[in-house]
Amino acid sequence: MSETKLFVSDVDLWYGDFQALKKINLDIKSNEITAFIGPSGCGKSTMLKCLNRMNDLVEDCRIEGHMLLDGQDIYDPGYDVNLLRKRVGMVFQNPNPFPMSIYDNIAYGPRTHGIKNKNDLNEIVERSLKGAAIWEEVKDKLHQRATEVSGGQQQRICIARALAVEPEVLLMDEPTSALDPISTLKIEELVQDLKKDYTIVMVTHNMQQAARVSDKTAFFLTGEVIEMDSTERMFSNPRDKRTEDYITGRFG
Ligand SMILES: Nc1ncnc2c1ncn2[C@@H]1O[C@H](COP(=O)(O)OP(=O)(O)OP(=O)(O)O)[C@@H](O)[C@H]1O
Repeated sequence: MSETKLFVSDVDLWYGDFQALKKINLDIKSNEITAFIGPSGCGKSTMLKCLNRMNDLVEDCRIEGHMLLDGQDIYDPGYDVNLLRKRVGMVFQNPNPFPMSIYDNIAYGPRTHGIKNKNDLNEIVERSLKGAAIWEEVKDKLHQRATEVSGGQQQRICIARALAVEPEVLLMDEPTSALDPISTLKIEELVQDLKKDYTIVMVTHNMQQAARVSDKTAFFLTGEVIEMDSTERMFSNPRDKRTEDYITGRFG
């Protein structure tokens, strides 16, 4: 049995008067890929962003309940949010490299954490790009702008940028929705490879993708988690009629 990495208990979230998450409970295991699926607007991204406190930046957002990382409540007033964001990295839907060189994109995070030595940075850049399975494609153009490579390559550079600060958890919000099928497959293979070193939580609209890559799946509907189970069981024998209707394409 894997250990629990993130534990979410009875989380409610409001944007102003609108309740976007209702009594969410999740047990996210170390070195597994957990997929969040469900129709548009049901709270998947909101839940994902809570896990590294991205919603702190949203005015009028109120959260109740508990979210534990390795048993510690990340919403405790004394919790160091910068450290949290280092431990819990994020990759977004649209590749968003910074408008600077590939090298500087990867070195950015380590530099902000005080690493200045050129050899150390070189080593981090190479290790991170290798970790994101893009080293071979970019090793001869590290000083080219990161925005000038293909979308699929940009997304792997963004994954490398996330890996550069040595996170423990990677949050991925529809990481392939802007990519072509070949780039999508590359990212899926990469994600499966990364789970030996990281805990991965991924929002996806693509049910085949959830079925292909994830170990566990949580099905969200109008702000609730209807069920969370092993992906195999969820797709072969869902417990709830609403899950079955969604995965068989009857709604959503
Ligand atoms: N900053 C915000 N302020 C107010 N309402 C918001 C905000 N962000 C999201 N919402 C609302 O909260 C609900 C959940 O949104 P969320 O983005 O989490 O859904 P989702 O399941 O990720 O959707 P999608 O699959 O379309 O990305 C939606 O009704 C959305 O309109």
